[in-house]
Amino acid sequence: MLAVRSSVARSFASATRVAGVRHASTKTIQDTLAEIIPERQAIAKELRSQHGSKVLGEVTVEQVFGGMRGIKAMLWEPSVLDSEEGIRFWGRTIPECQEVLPTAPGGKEMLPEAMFWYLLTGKVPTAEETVQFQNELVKRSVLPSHIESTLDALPKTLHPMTQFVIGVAALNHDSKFAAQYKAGMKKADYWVPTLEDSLDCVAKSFTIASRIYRNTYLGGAKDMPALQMDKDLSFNFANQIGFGDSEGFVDLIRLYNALHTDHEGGNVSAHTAHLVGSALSDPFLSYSAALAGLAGPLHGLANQEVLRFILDMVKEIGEGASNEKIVEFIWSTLKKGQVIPGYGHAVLRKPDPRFMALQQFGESRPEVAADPVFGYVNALYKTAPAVLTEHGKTKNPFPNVDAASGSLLYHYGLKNFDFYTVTFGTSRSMGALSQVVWDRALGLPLERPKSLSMGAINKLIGSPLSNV
Ligand SMILES: CC(=O)SCCNC(=O)CCNC(=O)[C@H](O)C(C)(C)COP(=O)(O)OP(=O)(O)OC[C@H]1O[C@@H](n2cnc3c(N)ncnc32)[C@H](O)[C@@H]1OP(=O)(O)O
Ligand SMILES: O=C([O-])CC(=O)C(=O)O
Repeated sequence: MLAVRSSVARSFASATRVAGVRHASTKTIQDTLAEIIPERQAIAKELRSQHGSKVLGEVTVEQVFGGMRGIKAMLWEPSVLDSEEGIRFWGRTIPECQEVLPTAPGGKEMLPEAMFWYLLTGKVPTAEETVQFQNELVKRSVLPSHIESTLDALPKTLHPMTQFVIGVAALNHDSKFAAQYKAGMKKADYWVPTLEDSLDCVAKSFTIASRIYRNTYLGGAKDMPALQMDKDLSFNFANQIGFGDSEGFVDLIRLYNALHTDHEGGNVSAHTAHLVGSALSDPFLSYSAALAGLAGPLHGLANQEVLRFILDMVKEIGEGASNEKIVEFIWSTLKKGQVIPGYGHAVLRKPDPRFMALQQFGESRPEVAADPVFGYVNALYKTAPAVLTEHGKTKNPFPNVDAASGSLLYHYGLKNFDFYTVTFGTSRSMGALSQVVWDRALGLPLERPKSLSMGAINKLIGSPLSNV
């Protein structure tokens, strides 16, 4: 299989070999993908040529008005979401991933770097591959000075997610994909610099996030600890924002980053990266656009909104209030016409298994389990589904991932909840960009679905309305 690799792939792979720590039995991510891609290209070719005209579903008028829920119209390799069971990454549930993916020395949680390798390849990395990949990513996480000065110049009052969008977009200055496209690269080679840019984008997202935190909340980045090249991305992020001594916080950041990576393709952030990437915008521009979508309160920003909701509840009914008082507070929010953040989902119809994994993390640590804010997360889980069911609007009254994540960050002392979605954003880069690599490897075209005016809909359904 290696024989079919392009010359561009070979040069990136050997550059990594010279620079990286390499053991006899390990493969680089570049070599691993170069082996797998032809196999999956052949599957794609067969599906299209032998089964291209088979029907996957139909589209109703309601779906056109209803945010395209349920329309099966996108290819997404790293994960598939089942409404009852939750997410599976290349066929594995979250507990199954926790079982097989390597952890950091001394850590209990799966490493995001191992999850990233797995999302890219569908193969569980060995411990050696994980260490090598981690070292490569940490090396790539060093920021060019123009990114540092761009971030340092932004007003501290600018929302951290807007700062993140700007920092990631500006990485496009050094895009290998953009440079090689300009130089006339062949379509068969697109995936190679897309992978290089994606690795850079994921790695540098972590250091952009730390710099935004220091600039926004700690008065600037001049005292930021240097990167520790033998440690993982999550440790370095935690250390650079001042939490490196907290074993619980570092392991939480690992779990948080591994869990939020991917949620199939239709969610706003992942879909945006795929859509923008389909115009052959490079991975930095594609992921910057995705972050702008993640910054919406119905999507990633909900995790900051959950904390705001819980703290408002503490202000109004005090700590450790009865379930009756909590139910009253939920009703008063609904009666104001507001949503209960962290509850409901566009696809899921059961409690989100990512919520369950974060709950388990909290429950397994007595100091977290005793925290009143975490206690309110549990109390809401016991009370909100019944209230939302009685309210009768939401199709899913159960918690999503955002219902628990902020309370854990808050427990460990990360109290600036405007920053929470940034930690979501470091994670989502790994899933969204894994698919962008596959988009280029499978030669997927520009995305351009058909839209319809109400007049055009009326015509298609036999013109039942006379006034459109
Ligand atoms: C990582 C993530 O992105 S997970 C999602 C994070 N977002 C949140 O937690 C915000 C709160 N939740 C919501 O707003 C929604 O449940 C969404 C955006 C996640 C899903 O939206 P939809 O697929 O449109 O949900 P659904 O079909 O159940 O909505 C039907 C109605 O129930 C309402 N509803 C849904 N969830 C809630 C909720 N948590 N609280 C109150 N009302 C809700 C909707 O606003 C909608 O009302 P409308 O008919 O007046 O417009
Ligand atoms: O799947 C969705 O629509 C939202 C979500 O939970 C995610 O993106 O993680």
